[in-house]
Amino acid sequence: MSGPFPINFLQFGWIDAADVLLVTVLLYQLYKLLRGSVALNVALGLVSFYLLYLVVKATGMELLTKILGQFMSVGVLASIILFQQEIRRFLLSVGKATALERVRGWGWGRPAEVAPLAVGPFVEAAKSLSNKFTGALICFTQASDLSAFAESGDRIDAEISKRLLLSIFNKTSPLHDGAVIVAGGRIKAARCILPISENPDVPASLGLRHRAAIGLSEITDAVVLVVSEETGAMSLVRHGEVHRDLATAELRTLLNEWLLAGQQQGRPTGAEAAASAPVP
Ligand SMILES: Nc1ncnc2c1ncn2[C@@H]1O[C@H](COP(=O)(O)OP(=O)(O)OP(=O)(O)O)[C@@H](O)[C@H]1O
Repeated sequence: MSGPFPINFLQFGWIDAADVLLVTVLLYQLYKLLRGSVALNVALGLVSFYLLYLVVKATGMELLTKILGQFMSVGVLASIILFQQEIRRFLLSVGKATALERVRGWGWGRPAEVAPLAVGPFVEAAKSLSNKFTGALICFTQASDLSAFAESGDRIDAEISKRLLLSIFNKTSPLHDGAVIVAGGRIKAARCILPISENPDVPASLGLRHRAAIGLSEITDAVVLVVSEETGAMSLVRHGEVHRDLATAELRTLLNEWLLAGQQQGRPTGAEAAASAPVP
């Protein structure tokens, strides 16, 4: 049953089939990770070099083989340096997909006794900040664990309130720079540093605040609320996509919808789901 089966002259076993399948999945995941970033072009350049190296080696061009061979021998090290951001993201996404992370994520992000997450204070605070052209960046934890990003800022672990959000993002507040992270129905941290997106397709009109929101949403399933300091526009970011210039009602609806969708995907159990369901 599990023995090799011949394809013309090749012996192709189940292990080979699994091998090819795993490599395909791995390459596809890598492509998804690099898609839309400049790293994809660098990766294609490196692959082209490798193919050229194989060709010149096969044809016996000694000098060129030697030169390209030198290049290839440092290629692995150079790739690790060049792609350190992408490798980190890849490992993060692998970790994110494991059951262990889900358990860990729930432990940090969704404690059993969590108060209902009301989107009202966030929407009201965003509206108020928008009217005053005060920038804001708020990340909502879903299944992905954001504790590593929370650790880059100042721990708060406070009850959610519109007043607290307004105080944090007030331009004179020492906490206003960076992002607020929300998890388990609480404001966990402020002044957090998020990864900046390298996607060249991000419109030039969007500043660093939006790029940071996009960056986080590319590598986690977090939903990020952004208020632009320049235009006062309110936006929501998820899966690397920005929904710009939202009206207050749209913001409330979309935020409720996305947070609920995230919870259903995370499949929290009965009481936990009821306890953490978003409410207006
Ligand atoms: N990596 C980051 N992580 C978290 N916050 C960031 C990051 N980079 C920038 N910010 C936030 O964005 C603010 C500055 O961004 P920038 O000046 O580009 O915003 P802006 O011009 O108001 O644009 P936007 O319209 O996106 O708000 C910083 O003061 C900081 O609060």
